[in-house]
Amino acid sequence: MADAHERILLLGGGNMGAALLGGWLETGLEPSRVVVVDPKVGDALRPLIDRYGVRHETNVPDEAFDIALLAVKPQMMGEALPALRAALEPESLVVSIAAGTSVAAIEAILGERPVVRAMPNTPALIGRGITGAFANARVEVAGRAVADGLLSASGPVEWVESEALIDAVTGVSGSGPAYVFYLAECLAKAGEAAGLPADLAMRLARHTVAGAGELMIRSEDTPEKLRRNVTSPNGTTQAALDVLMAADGLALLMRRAVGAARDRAEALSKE
Ligand SMILES: NC(=O)C1=CN([C@@H]2O[C@H](COP(=O)(O)OP(=O)(O)OC[C@H]3O[C@@H](n4cnc5c(N)ncnc54)[C@H](O)[C@@H]3O)[C@@H](O)[C@H]2O)C=CC1
Ligand SMILES: O=C(O)[C@@H]1CCC=N1
Repeated sequence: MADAHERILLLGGGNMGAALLGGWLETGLEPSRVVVVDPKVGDALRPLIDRYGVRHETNVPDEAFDIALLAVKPQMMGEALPALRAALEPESLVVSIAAGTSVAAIEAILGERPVVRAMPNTPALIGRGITGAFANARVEVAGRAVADGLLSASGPVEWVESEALIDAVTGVSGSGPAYVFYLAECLAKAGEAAGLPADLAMRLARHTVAGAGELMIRSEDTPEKLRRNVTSPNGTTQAALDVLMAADGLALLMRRAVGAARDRAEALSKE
């Protein structure tokens, strides 16, 4: 990415916009290539402006950009996008990370053009995210490479060939960190109920979730194999898993949760 020259407009410097920007800057993107447009400077964006001198504007400047990365809330798209029209050439690439905002909805405002619809997640903040991405037919090989370069600053990029799959990606990895944090919350609460002091239960839960995640990434083994490694025959883990797996309880709950997130992404595209 360090050799590239395209000028980038980042629309929305909130949690995800700033997380992506942080990844670009840390991996060598020249700060003068980016302009962040956001009516305010929030806690996530401020340190990047202070550290790298990234330019911030409250309105879209009267300049041309090669790439616009859209990181505003889906509900803000209709209001925010028209201001972009004058800043984009017909061949400028638009990369949107908004949940449930379709390529068609973006093209309805910005005209038919190369559009990448992507779904990152918040571990992007520490360079440990994963992103699903879909490119419309107008995105050529070079455009896909540019988008890949920007998105992969925060972790691997998985390209899908059907736009509908981005809603499923949203249900698994876009929203997924929240499920894992909730698991840590539940584990800590259960530890308290089992007699541990609250702060100790929380430390145990955080390190367990984080350590298991790190092991899963570093190991060649599948999650199933790693689970079996913990589970001694007729031991304590088996006793717990018997509860979680009874009537496929957790598996069915997870399937419903991911389906609900996917359906919500689909519904957002119709609002
Ligand atoms: N938070 C997450 O875990 C993920 C979020 N996303 C998507 O990323 C997008 C942004 O989400 P967050 O960063 O969490 O929200 P956020 O609320 O932290 O950031 C949105 C930013 O947009 C700015 N904004 C509002 N109106 C604007 C306008 N007219 N022009 C420019 N900027 C404007 C706000 O001031 C704010 O800084 C959403 O579309 C969301 O679906 C995607 C993947 C994960
Ligand atoms: O909850 C949301 O709508 C956004 C999209 C994926 C994660 N957060």
